[in-house]
Amino acid sequence: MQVTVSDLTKVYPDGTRAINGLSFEVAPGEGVVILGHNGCGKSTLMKCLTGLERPTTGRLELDGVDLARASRRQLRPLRQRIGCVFQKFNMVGNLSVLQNVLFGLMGRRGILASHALTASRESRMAAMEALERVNLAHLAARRTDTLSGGQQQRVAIARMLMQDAEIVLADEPVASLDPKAGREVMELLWSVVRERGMTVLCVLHQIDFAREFGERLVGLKQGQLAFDLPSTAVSDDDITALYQIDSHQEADTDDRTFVPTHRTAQA
Ligand SMILES: Nc1ncnc2c1ncn2[C@@H]1O[C@H](COP(=O)(O)OP(=O)(O)OP(=O)(O)O)[C@@H](O)[C@H]1O
Repeated sequence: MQVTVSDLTKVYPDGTRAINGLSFEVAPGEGVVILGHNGCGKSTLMKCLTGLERPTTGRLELDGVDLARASRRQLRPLRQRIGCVFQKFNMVGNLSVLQNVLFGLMGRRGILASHALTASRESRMAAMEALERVNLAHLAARRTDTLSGGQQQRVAIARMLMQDAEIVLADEPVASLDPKAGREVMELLWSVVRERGMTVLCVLHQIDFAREFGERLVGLKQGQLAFDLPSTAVSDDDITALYQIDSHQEADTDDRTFVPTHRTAQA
Protein backbone atom coordinates (compact mmCIF):
# COMPACT_ATOMS: atom_id res chain seq x y z
CA MET A 1 0.00 0.00 0.00
CA GLN A 2 1.33 3.41 -1.02
CA VAL A 3 1.42 6.21 1.58
CA THR A 4 1.65 9.83 0.41
CA VAL A 5 1.95 12.67 2.90
CA SER A 6 1.74 16.07 1.17
CA ASP A 7 2.23 19.37 2.96
CA LEU A 8 0.45 17.97 6.01
CA THR A 9 -0.33 20.27 8.91
CA LYS A 10 -2.05 19.42 12.17
CA VAL A 11 -2.96 22.19 14.58
CA TYR A 12 -4.76 21.08 17.76
CA PRO A 13 -7.68 23.18 19.06
CA ASP A 14 -5.44 24.80 21.69
CA GLY A 15 -3.20 26.11 18.88
CA THR A 16 -0.40 23.52 19.20
CA ARG A 17 1.11 23.02 15.75
CA ALA A 18 2.09 19.34 16.01
CA ILE A 19 2.81 18.82 12.28
CA ASN A 20 3.95 21.65 10.09
CA GLY A 21 4.08 21.19 6.31
CA LEU A 22 5.27 17.57 6.28
CA SER A 23 5.74 15.69 2.98
CA PHE A 24 7.13 12.22 2.26
CA GLU A 25 6.13 9.00 0.52
CA VAL A 26 6.29 5.33 1.38
CA ALA A 27 6.25 2.86 -1.51
CA PRO A 28 4.30 -0.42 -1.31
CA GLY A 29 6.35 -3.03 0.56
CA GLU A 30 8.77 -0.50 1.99
CA GLY A 31 9.79 -0.47 5.68
CA VAL A 32 10.15 3.07 7.02
CA VAL A 33 11.07 4.04 10.58
CA ILE A 34 10.10 7.45 11.95
CA LEU A 35 12.42 9.02 14.52
CA GLY A 36 12.36 12.23 16.52
CA HIS A 37 12.39 13.64 20.04
CA ASN A 38 9.40 13.60 22.38
CA GLY A 39 6.70 15.94 21.13
CA CYS A 40 7.96 16.28 17.52
CA GLY A 41 4.67 14.98 16.10
CA LYS A 42 5.27 11.27 15.49
CA SER A 43 2.14 10.03 17.29
CA THR A 44 0.06 12.80 15.76
CA LEU A 45 1.12 11.60 12.31
CA MET A 46 0.18 8.01 13.22
CA LYS A 47 -3.16 9.19 14.64
CA CYS A 48 -3.91 11.03 11.40
CA LEU A 49 -3.10 7.84 9.48
CA THR A 50 -5.35 5.69 11.68
CA GLY A 51 -8.17 8.25 11.58
CA LEU A 52 -8.01 9.16 15.29
CA GLU A 53 -7.13 12.75 14.31
CA ARG A 54 -8.02 14.76 11.22
CA PRO A 55 -5.31 16.72 9.42
CA THR A 56 -5.84 20.50 9.51
CA THR A 57 -4.50 21.07 6.00
CA GLY A 58 -2.62 19.06 3.39
CA ARG A 59 -3.18 15.56 2.09
CA LEU A 60 -2.69 12.13 3.61
CA GLU A 61 -3.26 9.44 1.01
CA LEU A 62 -3.36 5.66 1.24
CA ASP A 63 -3.31 4.12 -2.23
CA GLY A 64 -4.43 7.47 -3.64
CA VAL A 65 -7.42 7.93 -1.29
CA ASP A 66 -7.15 11.16 0.73
CA LEU A 67 -8.09 10.20 4.30
CA ALA A 68 -9.31 13.71 5.19
CA ARG A 69 -11.72 13.91 2.27
CA ALA A 70 -12.80 10.29 1.76
CA SER A 71 -16.38 9.24 2.37
CA ARG A 72 -17.19 6.66 5.05
CA ARG A 73 -17.85 4.21 2.23
CA GLN A 74 -14.32 4.70 0.92
CA LEU A 75 -12.75 4.66 4.38
CA ARG A 76 -14.23 1.42 5.68
CA PRO A 77 -12.49 -0.99 3.28
CA LEU A 78 -9.32 1.07 3.54
CA ARG A 79 -9.22 0.78 7.34
CA GLN A 80 -9.58 -2.99 7.09
CA ARG A 81 -6.27 -3.03 5.24
CA ILE A 82 -4.45 -1.19 8.05
CA GLY A 83 -2.94 -3.23 10.88
CA CYS A 84 -1.93 -1.39 14.05
CA VAL A 85 0.63 -2.34 16.68
CA PHE A 86 0.84 0.13 19.56
CA GLN A 87 3.00 0.55 22.63
CA LYS A 88 0.02 -0.34 24.83
CA PHE A 89 -1.02 -3.64 23.45
CA ASN A 90 -4.74 -2.82 22.93
CA MET A 91 -5.91 -6.27 23.95
CA VAL A 92 -9.15 -7.18 25.69
CA GLY A 93 -7.34 -8.42 28.78
CA ASN A 94 -10.10 -10.51 30.33
CA LEU A 95 -10.68 -12.51 27.15
CA SER A 96 -8.64 -15.40 25.80
CA VAL A 97 -5.66 -15.07 23.51
CA LEU A 98 -7.57 -16.91 20.76
CA GLN A 99 -10.48 -14.47 21.08
CA ASN A 100 -8.17 -11.48 20.73
CA VAL A 101 -6.68 -12.95 17.56
CA LEU A 102 -10.16 -13.64 16.18
CA PHE A 103 -11.00 -9.95 16.70
CA GLY A 104 -8.71 -9.37 13.71
CA LEU A 105 -11.62 -10.58 11.56
CA MET A 106 -14.06 -7.99 12.92
CA GLY A 107 -13.51 -5.29 10.29
CA ARG A 108 -13.94 -7.62 7.33
CA ARG A 109 -16.45 -10.15 8.65
CA GLY A 110 -18.32 -8.57 11.57
CA ILE A 111 -18.92 -9.42 15.20
CA LEU A 112 -20.37 -12.93 14.86
CA ALA A 113 -17.56 -14.16 12.63
CA SER A 114 -14.99 -12.78 15.05
CA HIS A 115 -16.47 -14.11 18.28
CA ALA A 116 -14.99 -17.38 19.53
CA LEU A 117 -18.43 -18.85 20.31
CA THR A 118 -19.86 -18.15 16.86
CA ALA A 119 -16.77 -18.10 14.62
CA SER A 120 -16.52 -20.79 11.94
CA ARG A 121 -14.18 -23.75 12.36
CA GLU A 122 -12.06 -22.31 9.51
CA SER A 123 -11.72 -19.00 11.31
CA ARG A 124 -10.69 -20.66 14.56
CA MET A 125 -8.16 -22.76 12.66
CA ALA A 126 -6.80 -19.65 10.92
CA ALA A 127 -6.48 -17.95 14.32
CA MET A 128 -4.55 -20.97 15.63
CA GLU A 129 -2.28 -20.82 12.58
CA ALA A 130 -1.62 -17.13 13.26
CA LEU A 131 -0.79 -18.02 16.87
CA GLU A 132 1.54 -20.78 15.68
CA ARG A 133 3.32 -18.24 13.49
CA VAL A 134 4.09 -16.14 16.57
CA ASN A 135 4.88 -19.23 18.69
CA LEU A 136 1.97 -18.79 21.07
CA ALA A 137 -0.41 -21.57 20.06
CA HIS A 138 0.15 -23.24 23.45
CA LEU A 139 -1.33 -20.16 25.17
CA ALA A 140 -4.49 -19.86 23.01
CA ALA A 141 -6.86 -20.52 25.92
CA ARG A 142 -5.10 -18.22 28.41
CA ARG A 143 -6.58 -14.94 29.61
CA THR A 144 -4.65 -12.34 27.65
CA ASP A 145 -3.82 -10.14 30.64
CA THR A 146 -1.86 -13.00 32.19
CA LEU A 147 0.69 -12.85 29.34
CA SER A 148 3.95 -10.90 29.50
CA GLY A 149 4.26 -7.66 27.52
CA GLY A 150 6.34 -9.36 24.82
CA GLN A 151 3.80 -12.15 24.51
CA GLN A 152 0.91 -9.66 24.26
CA GLN A 153 2.71 -7.82 21.48
CA ARG A 154 3.08 -11.16 19.67
CA VAL A 155 -0.68 -11.67 20.06
CA ALA A 156 -1.14 -8.22 18.46
CA ILE A 157 0.98 -9.41 15.52
CA ALA A 158 -1.14 -12.59 15.23
CA ARG A 159 -4.29 -10.43 15.26
CA MET A 160 -2.82 -8.35 12.44
CA LEU A 161 -2.16 -11.57 10.48
CA MET A 162 -5.77 -12.58 11.03
CA GLN A 163 -6.86 -9.19 9.76
CA ASP A 164 -4.84 -9.79 6.58
CA ALA A 165 -3.64 -6.19 6.71
CA GLU A 166 -1.56 -4.70 3.87
CA ILE A 167 0.11 -1.96 5.86
CA VAL A 168 1.35 -1.97 9.46
CA LEU A 169 1.32 1.23 11.47
CA ALA A 170 3.44 0.61 14.55
CA ASP A 171 3.74 3.36 17.16
CA GLU A 172 6.58 2.55 19.56
CA PRO A 173 5.83 -1.19 19.45
CA VAL A 174 8.68 -2.13 21.79
CA ALA A 175 8.69 0.86 24.14
CA SER A 176 7.19 -1.12 27.03
CA LEU A 177 9.43 -4.15 26.58
CA ASP A 178 12.84 -5.08 27.95
CA PRO A 179 15.70 -5.24 25.37
CA LYS A 180 15.43 -9.01 24.83
CA ALA A 181 11.65 -9.05 24.40
CA GLY A 182 11.88 -5.88 22.31
CA ARG A 183 14.33 -7.50 19.91
CA GLU A 184 12.17 -10.63 19.66
CA VAL A 185 9.11 -8.52 18.80
CA MET A 186 11.01 -6.43 16.21
CA GLU A 187 12.43 -9.56 14.57
CA LEU A 188 9.03 -11.23 14.51
CA LEU A 189 7.22 -8.14 13.25
CA TRP A 190 9.71 -7.54 10.46
CA SER A 191 9.87 -11.19 9.37
CA VAL A 192 6.05 -11.35 9.23
CA VAL A 193 5.76 -8.16 7.18
CA ARG A 194 8.54 -9.30 4.83
CA GLU A 195 6.87 -12.68 4.28
CA ARG A 196 3.67 -10.91 3.27
CA GLY A 197 5.23 -7.99 1.40
CA MET A 198 3.48 -5.53 3.71
CA THR A 199 4.29 -1.83 3.94
CA VAL A 200 5.50 -0.72 7.39
CA LEU A 201 5.57 2.69 9.00
CA CYS A 202 7.07 2.34 12.46
CA VAL A 203 7.80 4.95 15.14
CA LEU A 204 10.81 4.01 17.26
CA HIS A 205 12.95 5.62 19.94
CA GLN A 206 15.65 2.95 19.66
CA ILE A 207 18.18 4.12 17.08
CA ASP A 208 19.90 0.75 16.87
CA PHE A 209 16.65 -0.99 15.98
CA ALA A 210 15.79 1.81 13.54
CA ARG A 211 19.09 1.36 11.68
CA GLU A 212 18.86 -2.42 11.75
CA PHE A 213 15.26 -2.86 10.64
CA GLY A 214 14.28 0.30 8.73
CA GLU A 215 15.20 0.49 5.06
CA ARG A 216 14.57 4.21 5.25
CA LEU A 217 14.64 6.57 8.21
CA VAL A 218 12.43 9.64 8.36
CA GLY A 219 13.51 12.14 11.01
CA LEU A 220 10.93 14.60 12.35
CA LYS A 221 11.79 17.79 14.21
CA GLN A 222 9.13 20.19 15.44
CA GLY A 223 6.59 18.67 13.07
CA GLN A 224 8.82 19.09 10.03
CA LEU A 225 11.00 16.79 7.98
CA ALA A 226 14.59 16.82 9.28
CA PHE A 227 15.79 14.04 6.96
CA ASP A 228 14.46 11.26 4.77
CA LEU A 229 17.30 8.87 3.92
CA PRO A 230 18.17 5.22 3.38
CA SER A 231 19.12 3.98 6.84
CA THR A 232 22.71 3.28 5.75
CA ALA A 233 23.09 6.95 4.75
CA VAL A 234 22.02 8.37 8.13
CA SER A 235 25.11 9.56 10.02
CA ASP A 236 25.63 9.93 13.75
CA ASP A 237 25.63 13.70 13.17
CA ASP A 238 22.17 13.47 11.58
CA ILE A 239 20.95 11.63 14.68
CA THR A 240 22.60 14.00 17.13
CA ALA A 241 21.14 17.02 15.31
CA LEU A 242 17.71 15.38 15.31
CA TYR A 243 17.66 15.05 19.08
CA GLN A 244 19.35 18.39 19.77
CA ILE A 245 16.91 20.60 21.63
CA ASP A 246 17.20 24.20 20.48
CA SER A 247 17.19 26.67 23.37
CA HIS A 248 13.96 28.33 22.22
CA GLN A 249 12.28 25.00 21.75
CA GLU A 250 10.14 23.44 24.41
CA ALA A 251 10.63 19.72 24.86
CA ASP A 252 8.90 17.09 26.89
CA THR A 253 11.18 15.48 29.42
CA ASP A 254 9.25 12.39 30.32
CA ASP A 255 10.98 9.10 31.02
CA ARG A 256 10.86 8.12 27.35
CA THR A 257 13.18 10.95 26.33
CA PHE A 258 15.75 9.35 24.06
CA VAL A 259 19.50 9.46 24.56
CA PRO A 260 21.15 8.91 21.16
CA THR A 261 23.76 6.20 20.90
CA HIS A 262 27.01 6.93 19.08
CA ARG A 263 27.72 4.29 16.50
CA THR A 264 29.59 4.48 13.27
CA ALA A 265 27.15 4.96 10.41
CA GLN A 266 27.24 2.06 7.97
CA ALA A 267 27.45 4.43 5.01
N1 LIG B 1 -4.82 16.36 21.86
C1 LIG B 1 -3.85 17.27 21.87
N2 LIG B 1 -4.14 18.57 22.12
C2 LIG B 1 -3.17 19.52 22.12
N3 LIG B 1 -1.87 19.26 21.87
C3 LIG B 1 -1.53 17.98 21.61
C4 LIG B 1 -2.49 16.93 21.60
N4 LIG B 1 -1.85 15.76 21.31
C5 LIG B 1 -0.55 16.08 21.16
N5 LIG B 1 -0.36 17.40 21.34
C6 LIG B 1 0.90 18.15 21.24
O1 LIG B 1 1.38 18.00 19.90
C7 LIG B 1 2.80 17.90 19.91
C8 LIG B 1 3.18 16.59 19.23
O2 LIG B 1 2.76 15.52 20.08
P1 LIG B 1 2.94 13.99 19.65
O3 LIG B 1 2.30 13.15 20.70
O4 LIG B 1 2.50 13.81 18.25
O5 LIG B 1 4.54 13.85 19.72
P2 LIG B 1 5.45 12.56 19.68
O6 LIG B 1 6.57 12.88 18.75
O7 LIG B 1 4.66 11.35 19.37
O8 LIG B 1 6.00 12.49 21.16
P3 LIG B 1 6.45 11.20 22.05
O9 LIG B 1 7.74 10.73 21.46
O10 LIG B 1 6.62 11.79 23.40
O11 LIG B 1 5.35 10.19 21.99
C9 LIG B 1 3.23 18.00 21.36
O12 LIG B 1 3.56 19.34 21.61
C10 LIG B 1 1.99 17.60 22.14
O13 LIG B 1 1.96 18.22 23.41
